[in-house]
Amino acid sequence: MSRIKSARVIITCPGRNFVTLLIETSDGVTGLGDATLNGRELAVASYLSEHVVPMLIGRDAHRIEDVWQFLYKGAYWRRGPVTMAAIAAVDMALWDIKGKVAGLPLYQLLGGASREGCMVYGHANGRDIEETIDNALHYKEQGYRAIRLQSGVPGLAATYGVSKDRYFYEPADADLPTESLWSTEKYMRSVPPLFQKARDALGWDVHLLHDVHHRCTPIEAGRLGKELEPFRLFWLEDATPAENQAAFRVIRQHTTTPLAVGEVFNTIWDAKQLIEEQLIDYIRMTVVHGGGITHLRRVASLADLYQVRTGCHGATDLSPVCMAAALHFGLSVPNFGIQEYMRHTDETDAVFPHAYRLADGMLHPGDAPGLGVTIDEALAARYEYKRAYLPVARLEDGTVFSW
Ligand SMILES: O=C(O)C(=O)C[C@H](O)[C@H](O)CO
Ligand SMILES: [Mg+2]
Repeated sequence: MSRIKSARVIITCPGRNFVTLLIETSDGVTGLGDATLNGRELAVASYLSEHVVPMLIGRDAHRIEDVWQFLYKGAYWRRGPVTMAAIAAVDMALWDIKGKVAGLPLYQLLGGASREGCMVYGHANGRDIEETIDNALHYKEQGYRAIRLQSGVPGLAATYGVSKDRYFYEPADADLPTESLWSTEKYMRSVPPLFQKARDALGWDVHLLHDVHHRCTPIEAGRLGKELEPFRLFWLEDATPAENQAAFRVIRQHTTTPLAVGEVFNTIWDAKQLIEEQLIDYIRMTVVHGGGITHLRRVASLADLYQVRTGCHGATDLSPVCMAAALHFGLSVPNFGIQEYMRHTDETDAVFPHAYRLADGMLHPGDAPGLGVTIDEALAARYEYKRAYLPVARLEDGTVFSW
């Protein structure tokens, strides 16, 4: 029997923090799991090191479901981003090990490939509409079939989701949270012109997406979705905060623009009503924050019953380990929709060499056994943890607001 001999947490910061769990079995097989939770990394690292790792030692490494149930139900305190990111990391590492022992890429263990590759969307952004569209044209020239557009809002000094860099975007920007002002009115005036000009410049053979980052009320989101209908968006993301899943009924009553939500969800319960009432079209949960491969498969299976497709989160604060796991999952799952792909920096890719490759607007996980990703521990050790927080939004009158 292949028992868990050791498990350790590796924290590295090649430009941004990543938390990785490395499990080794009695047969010397290792597996990796991403445990990164942007802005709360040490909470997950501690949850793993202090509370989970001691329980793993000696367990059968192949009993993935049993370990998952033990960690979820055995904790008593269920759900939440810290708990589920820790469980996800264990789950990813055990699936990685199982693939390596079988000599198969993970997607083969999940039922094999259901498609040739995973269509991705890139992030085009800019300080104004012209710069954003110029960036989008660049992505189209590179063969991207789908592009997310985020543009600065006239009258606002900074807009979350709009990078200062053409390619790379790092939302955690300071040792203590920066505060940025928000105006929904100014924002809503700026979005329809962005997509009008985008369609004029990019045409109709590329999918366009947009992320609201929870900054509209349901009725505002309904109006925005309706105003964007002529531009046929692939999706409007995080239109309103989703703790109240029923709020999406209001949006649905007013618009046919497809809706995506879920990157901040961590269990199926966060999405159950949204899926069962078909209040959304895409579920954004991904492997690291959604409880691992084992749990995300359950979410995808429920979603499939209601014609809801996957659209896994794939920002740069999810490590290449999570990206690899999401691609194995996405290649196999029947109701795949799209995979977000914010390219990691060369620094990060050097710490996490991986098999996944981009071609023709699609990512493929590759055919290396397991996840097909490794960690260069010596290089990782050279990048010390550096505390960094996501910003906090306030309205112009000072009220703390959603984002
Ligand atoms: O990638 C997206 O859609 C995002 O919304 C990025 C998130 O804000 C980011 O991952 C938070 O850490
Ligand atoms: Mg988002």
